[in-house]
Amino acid sequence: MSLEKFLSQAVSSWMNEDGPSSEIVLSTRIRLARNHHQYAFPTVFTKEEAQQTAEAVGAAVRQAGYPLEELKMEDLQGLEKRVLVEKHLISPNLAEDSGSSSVWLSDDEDISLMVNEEDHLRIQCLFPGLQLKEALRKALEIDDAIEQHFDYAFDENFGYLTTCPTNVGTGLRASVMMHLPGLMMTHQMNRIIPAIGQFGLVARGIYGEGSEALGNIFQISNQTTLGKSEEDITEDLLHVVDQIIAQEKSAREALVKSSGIQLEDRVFRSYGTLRYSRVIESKEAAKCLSDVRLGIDLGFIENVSRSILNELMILTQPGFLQQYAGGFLRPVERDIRRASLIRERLEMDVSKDKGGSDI
Ligand SMILES: Nc1ncnc2c1ncn2[C@@H]1O[C@H](COP(=O)(O)OP(=O)(O)OP(=O)(O)O)[C@@H](O)[C@H]1O
Repeated sequence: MSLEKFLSQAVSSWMNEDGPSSEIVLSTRIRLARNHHQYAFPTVFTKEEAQQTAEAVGAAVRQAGYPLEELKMEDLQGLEKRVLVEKHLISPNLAEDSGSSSVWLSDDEDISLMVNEEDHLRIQCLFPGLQLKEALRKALEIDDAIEQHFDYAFDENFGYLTTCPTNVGTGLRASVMMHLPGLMMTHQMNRIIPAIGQFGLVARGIYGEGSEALGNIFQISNQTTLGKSEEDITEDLLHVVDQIIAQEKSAREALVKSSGIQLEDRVFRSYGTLRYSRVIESKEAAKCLSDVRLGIDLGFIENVSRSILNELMILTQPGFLQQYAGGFLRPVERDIRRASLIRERLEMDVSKDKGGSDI
């Protein structure tokens, strides 16, 4: 398969479109956790109950009238599931389940509904850039449409009931994925991460809870779901995100002022590594991609598309590399494949610009 064809199938629109504030905010995610009031919760339900729940969710989704396609976990190969995890469309937990779990996806993959994960239903909306209000509006619209046909477990005092007590109330997790190289290089994240905790927010790595902040990418999300409305939770998050954006911008300006040539050198060394290396591990690739993306934002590099970071952080994960290669790859083979995929992808931009190749 050609790289162009592979990319057109692999890259979802929320990954490569420019949204508001996209020089720092890569994407926005809203997820709502919901359960049916009659069925036992996923941690304790029987196989039969799981099956009934999946059918009830399926019927409600169809009646809600959204053009979503269902992918049942039991019908997918391990590699296909891994790719869905790498694309942030399902969780690793859902991928492990081969019972009656499934995911309903929209064509451009901005909507994904997970069935029988930790809760009966998890509604997720992904948008490019900083679009908390828009993503919340979309998720609540889907939620209302499904609720017409699926009786949610809801308590007058507590709100929506969920498997994990930390989700009770709104069942909402609002999150923005931010690229923060300036704050990392100026060692300010060590101060910011504990500070945002005071506002009931948390910073996680690129693959959510427990993952590392590879490529200077952080997900900032709410921890508290109880005692505030959905609108207030997203408003509070937005307020903190706006401040982080302002701090990242001033960190970048300060770096350019104090060590412009060193920064430019770092960016171009990383660009050289990505453009010419033959073997590259994911950590090094993430670091170099972050530098190159910063170089694009600062105007040092002009012939590479801004979405390179979002796209390649996902497409150079093990599942995608193996899908592109068409079979199992050992770690060292993946490092070789990763290097060649990055070279080819950069080459696409350069030859568009110059009409020639030098790799
Ligand atoms: N803004 C975002 N853009 C793209 N993907 C995101 C964003 N925020 C979170 N994700 C992805 O969503 C997935 C789940 O993240 P996370 O573990 O934070 O969420 P969660 O729904 O709260 O899960 P749980 O409640 O089980 O902890 C991860 O793959 C994460 O990378």
